[in-house]
Amino acid sequence: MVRRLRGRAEWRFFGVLVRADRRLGVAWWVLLVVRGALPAVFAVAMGWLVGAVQRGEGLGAPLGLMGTTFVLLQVLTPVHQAVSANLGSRVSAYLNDALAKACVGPPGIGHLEDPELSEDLTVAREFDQGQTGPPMYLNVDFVAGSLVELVGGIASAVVLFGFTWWAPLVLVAAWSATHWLLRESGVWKDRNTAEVRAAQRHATYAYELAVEPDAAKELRLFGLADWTVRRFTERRRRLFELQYAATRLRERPMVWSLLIVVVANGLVFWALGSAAIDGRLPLDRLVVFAQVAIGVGMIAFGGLNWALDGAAAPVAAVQRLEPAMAPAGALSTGHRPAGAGPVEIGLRGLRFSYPQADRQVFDGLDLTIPAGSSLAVVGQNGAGKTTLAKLLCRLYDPGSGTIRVDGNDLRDLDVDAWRTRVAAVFQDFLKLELPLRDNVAPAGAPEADIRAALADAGADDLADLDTRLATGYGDGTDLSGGQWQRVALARALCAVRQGAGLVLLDEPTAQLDVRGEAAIFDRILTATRDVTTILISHRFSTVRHADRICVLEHGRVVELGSHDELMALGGRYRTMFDLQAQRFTAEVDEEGLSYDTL
Ligand SMILES: Nc1ncnc2c1ncn2[C@@H]1O[C@H](COP(=O)(O)OP(=O)(O)OP(=O)(O)O)[C@@H](O)[C@H]1O
Repeated sequence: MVRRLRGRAEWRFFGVLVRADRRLGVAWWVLLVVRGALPAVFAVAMGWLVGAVQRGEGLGAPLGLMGTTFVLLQVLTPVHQAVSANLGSRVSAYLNDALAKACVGPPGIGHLEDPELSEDLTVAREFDQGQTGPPMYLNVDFVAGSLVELVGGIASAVVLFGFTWWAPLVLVAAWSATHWLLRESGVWKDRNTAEVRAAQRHATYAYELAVEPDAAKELRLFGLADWTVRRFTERRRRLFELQYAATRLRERPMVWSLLIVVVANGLVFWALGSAAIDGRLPLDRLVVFAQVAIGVGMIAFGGLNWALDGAAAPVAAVQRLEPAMAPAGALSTGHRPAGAGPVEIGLRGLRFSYPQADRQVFDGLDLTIPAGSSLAVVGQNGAGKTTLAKLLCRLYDPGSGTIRVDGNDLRDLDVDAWRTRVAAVFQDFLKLELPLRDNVAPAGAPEADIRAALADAGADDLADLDTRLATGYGDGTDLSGGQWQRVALARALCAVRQGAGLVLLDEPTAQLDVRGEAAIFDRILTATRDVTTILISHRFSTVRHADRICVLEHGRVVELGSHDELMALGGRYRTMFDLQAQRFTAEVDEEGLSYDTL
């Protein structure tokens, strides 16, 4: 029973309140209990005053108590609201910190792609954006307000015991039934079903398409403005329909609730009235009991369940994710040092499919990459080129087969140490809203290395090292796609200067102009001369410069050799090369200089 209670989302929510901020958490509870008790105290003070008037006693003490209670009732409400808002923000921060740690903690990335975790991940990421319910700072206030009412109702019931034992029981049962009936009707739950969440997500997505700058160009170009607005309003209408349907579920339980409440109150007030008429209940006590009998009604309806569900859902989601993400993103950890210098790579019988995917990306891949050499990997879209780079970074482990680096199984090496030996430029490289210096060397590097890496990437005149690469900061600036790519290249080249022995370049020049590409690629080759380089590219002008080229198809290497060897072979590489060659010829720029684009 206790275990079941502790497993409930509501219980977890209350546990997090004090953990998020002990002082605010304690203050929140104290204020809650005091505020809850005040209406009952006020009723007792009123009865005391009436009695004092009847008996001709001094009125100072009862009036003082009434005044104090009244003032406290007025003052404590805004104080409690302020405490709730602050505490709610701390709870948000606590959950955000926990989620951030759970996300970045595992050495792998499988936990971020696991479909079984995606629903919790969505709730945990979005709970404070106000799309699926009020943000946490408001929710904590709603919960506070509802709990104050609940405590107020219970305090009134306790006082009502002074009249007769059954009256508070009947009233508490009747008013509690309103919660039970409404909860059973599923109103709160039905407002938050997977279908409602999906409708919410679609509506939000369409809305973001309309208002975010990213999509602005193509929306206009393809004449999609009206389509987006229509889509948004349709999805939102569907969302409202679902929510309205959920609200209508309330109708019948509401009638039942009213019936129960009317009967229970009728009974208690009939008992109070007849006791007063019979002279068994003097006026001062009647005043108190009549007030508290009304006060018990504070238990009713309210938004407690709704507010609690909203506030507790992200807490429960984060607490489920914390233990689930670690194993989903886990990688067995080795303890061998990762060595130094250029890396030799040997792939033997490599098989790999993504978690929850049926398709094998690699199906017995064999490949050796000598230390200090450069290898270009080509193949059709989806052939597995980026996946190979991710496996070499050890973001996933192969299903079977081995990846050997310098003769050691990659799994036997210390993961963090290995990653310091790898530098990579991925297609979706990181753009940090930080100064250029931090974008090139996030973990820090001597200024001379940063400048040299920027020069190698053809980005030495982009901006001052301390210029923030983001707009909206006053001191910031944004870069073009190609300029950003140069920064990402500089980051990898800087890592080489810091000792990385393997460089993975996944379409590193895709966004560069032809002239820039030709010039930069020579410099990249020089800068990576002493390390092992794997270049993934569809641009054969770049690929041909590698020592060897491998063609990936159906999860295996189907051709391997130098540009000349593969051209002479007349196979896949030759076909792809010739196809591209038909579209490009040697370009001559305005200064008469010729650039070899193939
Ligand atoms: N995170 C993922 N989860 C499931 N499947 C994935 C994931 N990433 C890639 N895939 C699948 O794995 C296969 C190989 O993808 P990969 O990105 O390695 O191809 P690629 O050769 O780099 O393609 P491209 O030339 O388009 O960049 C594809 O079929 C892709 O759909």
